[in-house]
Formats: sequence, C-alpha cells, structure tokens
Amino acid sequence: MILPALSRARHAGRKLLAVLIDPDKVNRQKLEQLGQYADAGCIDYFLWGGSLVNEPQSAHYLRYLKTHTDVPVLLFPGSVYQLDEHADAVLLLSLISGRNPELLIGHHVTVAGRIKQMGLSTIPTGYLLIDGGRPTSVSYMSNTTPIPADKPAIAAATALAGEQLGLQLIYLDAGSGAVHPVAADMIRAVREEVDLPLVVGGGIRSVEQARKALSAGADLLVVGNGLERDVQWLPDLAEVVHAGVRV
Ligand SMILES: CC(C)=CCC/C(C)=C/CC/C(C)=C/CC/C(C)=C/COP(=O)(O)OP(=O)(O)O
Ligand SMILES: O=P(O)(O)OC[C@@H](O)CO
Ligand SMILES: [Mg+2]
Repeated sequence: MILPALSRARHAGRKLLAVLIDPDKVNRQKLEQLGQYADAGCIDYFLWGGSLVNEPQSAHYLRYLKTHTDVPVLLFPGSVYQLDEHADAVLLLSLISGRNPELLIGHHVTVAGRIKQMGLSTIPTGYLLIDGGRPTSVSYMSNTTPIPADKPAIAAATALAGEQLGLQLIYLDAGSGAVHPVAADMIRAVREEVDLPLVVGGGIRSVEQARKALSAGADLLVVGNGLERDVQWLPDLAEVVHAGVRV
C-alpha cells in the first residue's frame, strides 16, 4: 500500500527519493544498475513514464525492472497508452494547475474501466505544473499554462482545492529538465496549506537543490534527467534525502 507508506514516512519525518525512468531512454544495463542502487536502499520508488513514450519495448523493460528489484514501480503516465498491469500502482494525475478538461477528467473516464479490469491500484494525484524557466515537454504536450514560479499563493490555493476534492497526493512539478526547480517558498506555501504527502520534482540536479526542497517541506523528491545524465551522484543524493529534515 503506497499511500499509507508515504503517510507513515511523512509523520515519522522520513524523506523519500523516487527516480523517474523514461522508457524511451533506458536499456537493460541501465535498469540492472538502477535495480542494484534500489536494492542497496538508495531508491524508495521508481516512477515510470513520459509525456510521450514511443519505445515499443516499454512493457518489456518494465517487467525487466520488476525482476531486478523489489522497490515499487509507480506509473507516471503522460497518456492513456501508458497503463501497465505489471506496475505496483498508477499515479492517477489530474492536471489541476491547468484548464484542459481532458487532463482534468476526460482521459480518466476513458481508462477507468481498463484500470479496474487490470486491477491496478490508483493514487489520486493533484498534479501542478510550475513554471521552471522554460517550456517543457509537459507544458507543451498538455497545452496548459504552468503556475508562475513567483506565485506561491496560487499553487497553495490550487493544492488546497485538490485536497478538498479528495485527491490524496500533491505533485509539484517544474517539468522534466526545468532550468529552475520549484522554489522553496512555493513548496513551503503548499506544505503549510495542505496535509497530504507532497511530491516535488523537475530540474533537481544537485544535492543542494534537493536539500532545499526537503527543508521547505517536500516528502518525496523525484529526479529524472539529472540521474539519466550521470548516476554517480545517486548515493550522495540518497544519503541527504534519507538523513531526513526537521520541518
Ligand atoms: C489518466 C491517464 C492515464 C492519463 C492522463 C494523465 C495526465 C492528466 C497527464 C498530465 C500531463 C502530462 C503530459 C504528464 C506527463 C508527466 C511525465 C511523465 C513527465 C516526464 O517527463 P517528460 O515530460 O517525458 O520529459 P522529457 O522531455 O525530459 O522526456
Ligand atoms: O527529469 P527531471 O528534471 O528530474 O524531472 C523529473 C520529474 O519531476 C518530471 O516530471
Ligand atoms: Mg520523457
């Protein structure tokens, strides 16, 4: 059960790290290496997905990863084509920072029956796209306007509305490859407003940036590109995350 585990970690002051795997940019060797890091305790969750996934081997790679680690794999789908019953759960994203009805509820209706048939557990997630200094794949593909980086009050009100609607997790994302990760004051404003596990990602490329996001109140950090480029700093990153932060 992912949500209870996130909530327990949060109340115990334990911070968590997720590595985002882009199925289009992976191979067996990278998966084996990440599986080893995961089993060594560096990684708490894998996120699996992309705004656009073209790799025909994606389902095969997901099963391959599952045979190499016991760490849960959560789908992070950019589209309805990215569901897979071999994952442990799906982040059922509703893009609440945007006003694109298909990404708020439309696609969810399309796949509701399929998710049920697959027996895939769902994590109802309020997904907020925050301006990270440049257009990203998600802002372009979703055709939505990110929340301005210097408007924490808008992010906090959006997250609060998500909580009041019954969503179970808030994900603040500056977008993959963002120039600037989500700013500390925005994370803090959301943390103060909602009592849900808080996921923060997009543009985190250093241990210092990770530390700032954690101190501001992030519970689970997501790193993709930064580790895709160079996995060497993963043990240092994991150490900082797992050292925990008193907030
Ligand atoms: C309901 C279902 C199953 C699907 C719709 C899901 C929604 C609402 C998606 C919202 C917007 C979206 C496109 C999210 C994708 C998030 C994601 C997996 C980002 C990963 O990064 P990339 O954007 O692929 O980055 P790169 O360009 O670096 O590869
Ligand atoms: O690839 P990066 O920039 O680490 O972003 C990860 C994730 O939050 C994007 O949706
Ligand atoms: Mg991608």
